[in-house]
Amino acid sequence: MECVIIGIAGGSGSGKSTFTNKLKALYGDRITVLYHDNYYRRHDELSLEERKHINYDDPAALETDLLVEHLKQLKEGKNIQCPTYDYSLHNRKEETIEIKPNRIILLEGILALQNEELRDMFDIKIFVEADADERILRRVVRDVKERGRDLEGIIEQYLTTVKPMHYLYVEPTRALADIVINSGQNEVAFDLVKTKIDQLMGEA
Ligand SMILES: Nc1ncnc2c1ncn2[C@@H]1O[C@H](COP(=O)(O)OP(=O)(O)O)[C@@H](O)[C@H]1O
Ligand SMILES: Nc1ccn([C@@H]2O[C@H](COP(=O)(O)O)[C@@H](O)[C@H]2O)c(=O)n1
Repeated sequence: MECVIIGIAGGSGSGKSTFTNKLKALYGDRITVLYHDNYYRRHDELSLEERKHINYDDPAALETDLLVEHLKQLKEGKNIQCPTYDYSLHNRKEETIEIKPNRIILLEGILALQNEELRDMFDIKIFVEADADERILRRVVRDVKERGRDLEGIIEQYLTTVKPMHYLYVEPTRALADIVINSGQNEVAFDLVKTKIDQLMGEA
C-alpha cells in the first residue's frame, strides 16, 4: 500500500483542526491523522512558570525530526508510538498512542508547511485561511474553554510570540500550498477534499 500524505497548515484558530477532525469523523480508522502539536518538545527540566513563557510558535519548539521519522515509518507500513501533549501543563504527557498506517495520512499543524523535509513528504499541501481577527477571537474562546488559559495570558502570548511568528513562519507557507481554503468550516472545500480522498482510497 502506498501512502498519500496530506499536510494541513494555517494560522492558529484558522480552523485546521475543525477541518481535519471532520475528515476523521467521516473516515474513522480508515485514515491516519497526526497532529504536529503532539510533537512539542518535552521540557521536564523547566518549571511550569518557565514553560509558560516558551515561544511555541517558533519552529524550534517542535521535534519535527521525530515527526518526519514517524511519517517514514508509517510509509513503510510500521506502527508508531505517537507522543501526546498537555496544553495546560505545557509539556508532553507520559503516555504515547499507537498509530497505524493507512492509505491516507493527514498531518495538521501551524508549521506543517514550514519545515522543508516535512513539506517534501506531502503529496497534497493545504493551507487553511482566516482573517487575523477571527483567528484570535476563536483562539481566546478555545484556549479558555479547552487549554486552561486566562484572557491576560492569551493576549500577552498573542502579541509577543503568536502574531510575530505567524507573519514570519506561517503566513509565508500559504504560497507553498496546492490548495488554500477559506476557513475550516467550508463545505465546498470539504467536499472537494473528500472526493479526492475517496478517489485515492479507491486506487489503493
Ligand atoms: N469557520 C468558523 N467559524 C466559527 N468558529 C470556528 C470556525 N472554524 C473553527 N471555529 C472554532 O474556532 C476554534 C478554533 O478552531 P480550530 O479548528 O481548533 O483551529 P486551529 O486548529 O486552526 O487552531 C474552535 O473552537 C472551532 O470550533
Ligand atoms: N504549550 C503550548 C503549546 C502550543 N501552544 C499554542 O498552540 C498553537 C498551535 O495550536 P493550534 O491548534 O492553535 O493550531 C500555537 O500557536 C501555540 O502558541 C500553546 O499556547 N501552548
